[in-house]
Amino acid sequence: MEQVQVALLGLGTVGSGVFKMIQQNQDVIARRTGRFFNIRSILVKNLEKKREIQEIHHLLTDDYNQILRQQIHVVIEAIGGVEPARTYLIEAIKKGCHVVTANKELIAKHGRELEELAEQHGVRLLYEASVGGGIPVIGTLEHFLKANHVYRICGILNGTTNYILSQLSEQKREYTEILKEAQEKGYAEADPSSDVEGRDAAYKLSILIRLAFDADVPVEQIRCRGITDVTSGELELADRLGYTVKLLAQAEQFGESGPIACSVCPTLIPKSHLLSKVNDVYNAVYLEGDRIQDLTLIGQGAGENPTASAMVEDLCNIERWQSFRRVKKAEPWIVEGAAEAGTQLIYLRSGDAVTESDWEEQVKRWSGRGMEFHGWAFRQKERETEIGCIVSGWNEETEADLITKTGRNAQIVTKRPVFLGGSVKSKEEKMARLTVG
Ligand SMILES: NC(=O)C1=CN([C@@H]2O[C@H](COP(=O)(O)OP(=O)(O)OC[C@H]3O[C@@H](n4cnc5c(N)ncnc54)[C@H](OP(=O)(O)O)[C@@H]3O)[C@@H](O)[C@H]2O)C=CC1
Ligand SMILES: N[C@@H](CC=O)C(=O)O
Repeated sequence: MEQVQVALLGLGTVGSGVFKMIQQNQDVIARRTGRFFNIRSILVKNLEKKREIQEIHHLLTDDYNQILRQQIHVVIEAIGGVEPARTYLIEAIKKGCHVVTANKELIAKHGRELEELAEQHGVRLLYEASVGGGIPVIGTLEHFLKANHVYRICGILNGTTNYILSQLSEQKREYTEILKEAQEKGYAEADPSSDVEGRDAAYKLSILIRLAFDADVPVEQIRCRGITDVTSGELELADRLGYTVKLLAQAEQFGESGPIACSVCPTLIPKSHLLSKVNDVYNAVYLEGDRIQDLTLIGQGAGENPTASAMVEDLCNIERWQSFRRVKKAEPWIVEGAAEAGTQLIYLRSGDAVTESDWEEQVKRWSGRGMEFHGWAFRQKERETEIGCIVSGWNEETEADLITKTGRNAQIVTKRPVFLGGSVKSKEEKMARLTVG
């Protein structure tokens, strides 16, 4: 049996999961790959930290040079962040090691550089765990959609925020308490602002854009909004209107090498759509391609086991055939809610007790100005009124009028795009949708 020497960088949620899976699933791995993966060393930051896994202290080190002096075939990186992870992986590649990583920030920002270096040194760089936790979406794009023109990606790409939004709407609990729970379950990033402010999902979207469209959209150019301003009041109104709010990452390319509309933002999804039923730590990726038509992958998007599963599967698949892509730099087309920006939820609050009949009168007048109202719902608290309405063709003139006519201290709290789902068939129709609103 071939012995493969492995170094593991990081022994947190993901690193521990990888260590346990390699130990506990050794039989099935050996039977199916003909290889025995031997973890020679584990890099950690704090050697004094109490570890959940027993009897590994002889493997731990806080000195990366010590690892580089060993005969290592594969480096598995589960540290996170750009530095020192980037430097460590560059050194490993230059030494001729294959690399497996879960680090989306690193791959989103430096994936091209690392991939080119790996190619020069004849080694593989694999990063299945960087998007969608246990969902094999990178493998699917790399190996099973090579001959398709994939032109649309929609996804729930962050487990922490999906957990928070699901719990907020179902359990009516406090945001901070739910976030703490997500951290305890090992879903959140070391800095959870990356999850709740949408950056983590933007890193993942930029990785998928590169694989699906052969285009490099700098992650800082992806329009990105998080969930920090989503309230249970808004979720309740959306629910009454027949929608669920999800942090949705969307990208759509208009023609080969054409412009790419992309964004990450809280989005209303009709309750009848499959994506609205993806709850808690589950993630989903919906892809549209010219031949596959549409494909949805669903699975656990964060946590020890699903993430470790993706990394160990990469480890077992290092020899698998490679894809070649010529990635072109691309300027994103900045659109909130990507191609669906035309229909929105307008969530507003008034200091007065607004009646539904007053509101209906106003709606009749506003409807004559090129806007279409698809529905509205009210929440009344003493003299305060919260209104959620679904509108197409929203314009600034109406916005000013709406604020003055909706009572004392009326203000628009948020505007959210509505996901219409399904494929838009003609390019003209797509363009029209993009320019609305
Ligand atoms: N958690 C999840 O569900 C998922 C995470 N990921 C990604 O996996 C990676 C790891 O995440 P996770 O396991 O949750 O993170 P943790 O914070 O739980 O673990 C990080 C580990 O890296 C070690 N570490 C941190 N900095 C250094 C350093 N400078 N030198 C050496 N070791 C260091 C820490 O050491 P020590 O133990 O001594 O503190 C710890 O063992 C990240 O890139 C994350 O984005 C990807 C998919 C899912
Ligand atoms: N923090 C991330 C972990 C997986 O990528 C998430 O919540 O999705």
